[in-house]
Amino acid sequence: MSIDSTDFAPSGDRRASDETGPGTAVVIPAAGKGVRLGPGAPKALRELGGTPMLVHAVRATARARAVELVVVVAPPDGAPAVRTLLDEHGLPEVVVVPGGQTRQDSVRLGLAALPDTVETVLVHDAARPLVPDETVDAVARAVREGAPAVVPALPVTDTVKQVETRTDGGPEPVTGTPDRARLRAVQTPQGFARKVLAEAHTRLAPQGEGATDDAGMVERLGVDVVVVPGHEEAFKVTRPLDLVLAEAVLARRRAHDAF
Ligand SMILES: Nc1ccn([C@@H]2O[C@H](COP(=O)(O)OP(=O)(O)OP(=O)(O)O)[C@@H](O)[C@H]2O)c(=O)n1
Ligand SMILES: C[C@](O)(CO)[C@H](O)COP(=O)(O)O
Repeated sequence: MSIDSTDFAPSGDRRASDETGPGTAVVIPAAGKGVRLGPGAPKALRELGGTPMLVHAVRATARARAVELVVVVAPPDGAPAVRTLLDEHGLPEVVVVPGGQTRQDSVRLGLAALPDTVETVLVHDAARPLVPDETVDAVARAVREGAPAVVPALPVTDTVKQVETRTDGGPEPVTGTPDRARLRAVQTPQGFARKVLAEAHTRLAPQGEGATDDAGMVERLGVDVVVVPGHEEAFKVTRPLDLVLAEAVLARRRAHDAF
């Protein structure tokens, strides 16, 4: 299995790799079960427009100009099957490693597979298969321009209430209404200086398990995180209705490309 950076060979004005290896890599955690999507194969392997969601996510990130290497973190017992799947879809250059029981475990295992030359790491959910390459490049650019941690995000459109959670199913008392103008819904890819992300995953491994994103772990180190504009089509496929939306977005793209 090759991880030669020339596998994503420069074309046009795409940034060329230097001779020592890739400088920017994407880690794609794809080891989740997809419980909220309902029974079936692991979420990353479910089809969208006839192609596994993971293949869409790999293509979407590999297409970005900044990206020189893609590492996929497969379900713990599914790495050989994912390797075969990616080969069948013409993606033999992608590195595949087995994942862990939590998203943070999986990201950590993906990071461990990166060559030493990688300085910028993007972490992108396989469950966000339709992210535009402009979003990927904007995140990578912000890291290369000096931000240690960058997240794409969109303004929140609903009013959000803070509540006291209850486990008995009774009505939850509202404890506050945060100022919506200061809230952002966070997406992926999230981009990091590699050292910063690696330190977060090393130092915070036990406590980090509750973190729902990588930037949240980096914040706990006291490192500044900045937001760049996200994209509506970078939404996460989490519940069945998200899959309906994803199919519609993909169909619209394909119809557009046909003209
Ligand atoms: N042990 C895990 C859990 C999640 N992920 C990945 O993290 C991303 C975001 O997670 P989420 O959408 O929450 O996926 P699942 O954990 O699969 O969803 P669910 O909670 O519904 O089971 C997904 O690409 C998922 O494959 C992972 O690599 N390893
Ligand atoms: C990073 C993330 O996409 C933030 O939305 C994350 O994967 C979310 O996972 P969750 O299980 O939906 O909290």
